[in-house]
Amino acid sequence: MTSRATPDAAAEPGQAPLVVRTVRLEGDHVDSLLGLLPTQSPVTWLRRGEGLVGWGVAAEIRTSGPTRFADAVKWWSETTARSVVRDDVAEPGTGLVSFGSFAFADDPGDSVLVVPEITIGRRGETTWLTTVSRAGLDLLDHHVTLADDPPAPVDISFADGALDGERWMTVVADAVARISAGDLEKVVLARDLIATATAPIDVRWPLRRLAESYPMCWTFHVDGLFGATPEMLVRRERGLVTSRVLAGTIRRTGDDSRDLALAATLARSSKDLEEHEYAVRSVADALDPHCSSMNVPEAPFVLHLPNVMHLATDVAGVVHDAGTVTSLQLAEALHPSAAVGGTPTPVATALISEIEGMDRGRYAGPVGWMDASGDGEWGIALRSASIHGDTVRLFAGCGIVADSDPEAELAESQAKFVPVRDALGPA
Ligand SMILES: C=C(O[C@H]1C=CC=C(C(=O)O)[C@@H]1O)C(=O)O
Repeated sequence: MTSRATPDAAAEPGQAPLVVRTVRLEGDHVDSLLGLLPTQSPVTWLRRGEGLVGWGVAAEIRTSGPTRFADAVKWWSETTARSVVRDDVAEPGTGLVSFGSFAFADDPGDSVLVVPEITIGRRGETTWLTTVSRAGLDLLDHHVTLADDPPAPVDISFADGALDGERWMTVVADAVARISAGDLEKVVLARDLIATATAPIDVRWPLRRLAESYPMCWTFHVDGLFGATPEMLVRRERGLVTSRVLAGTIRRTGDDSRDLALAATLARSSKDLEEHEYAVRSVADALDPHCSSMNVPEAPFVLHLPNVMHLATDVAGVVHDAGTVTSLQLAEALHPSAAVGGTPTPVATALISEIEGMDRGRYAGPVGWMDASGDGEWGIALRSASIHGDTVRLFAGCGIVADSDPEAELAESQAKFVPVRDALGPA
């Protein structure tokens, strides 16, 4: 296995430093951050209209292999140390900010951290603009204008990815047999679906639809990976760390009273509670060395999404090492949680690469942003897809435990494809 880091030339010694300027924007003419996004290398991290959008590439690093996180962290520390910043807003997410998307597995592990030329953020009543250029180049008089509306994808058709449904169910049955034999407690198995259009797809179309239909999720796009994830791997802000753990799922029926009854069943289901407990334990154990105190609720709540309901737990803690450990390092420590890997983690990840039959790429890896202080938000790239020209590869996975039923897991995976699938369709 190789580990490479290929920084852009501009981050190397001797190159001009990044010149960063954050100014407050009067928010009245900025209705929707997504409406500002042009086609040129767009990045997105939004929830309920707040968050960050950006475009253009001022600097980036591509990393791979088992050191993909460490190489990106080192580059970020060097890049921030060499930058010249004037920040009139001084909130988390202002000043120099990078967006990242990291591979699920070590091999090949292709990952990216990118600093946009323009970033626009919103938090509560505050809206800001950050410009990043090399010394000598001037973006500081950038004016915010509405972008053109993206076109809808043309003639989308869907096909099986690496495995068809029947074959995937045999893989699930194999995993259940291994769990019953005592090899492991839980493994998360994923599958993919390929969508093809007759013309290149503008990612801004599905982004708008996802943000509209899944406002309770984090709608993201970094370097071709997009989606709307309900799961926050780690958020760190001014010494406080939080993580939203999801595991245990039930599909919605569209009938509200029936869904309420199903939510009650989910909250009592021993299969789902057990699966959930594994995931919460893996997050709490990974955060523990970084926290001076932690709050781990005893029982989960039910998170209602338009397509599925999940058992959810919000873990919170006070970190004691914010000066030396960034949010991206916390994300590395938490990855892969039992919600996307399994328990025990090494056995589960080995089983995934043995039987899943595909490379997950950056699906189920950390995706998000980080500022110069190391504060940031890293979600798990679920309900996501990778886009290349006219082709989109959708991903969905399911936690498998001893009494999982392959047919029910297949149906659950189909429900998890729905957000991106619908977002590619007509308005
Ligand atoms: C792996 C996925 O979901 C995880 C997150 C929440 C609930 C899950 C479950 O109940 O199986 C999965 O562990 C996915 O959506 O691709």
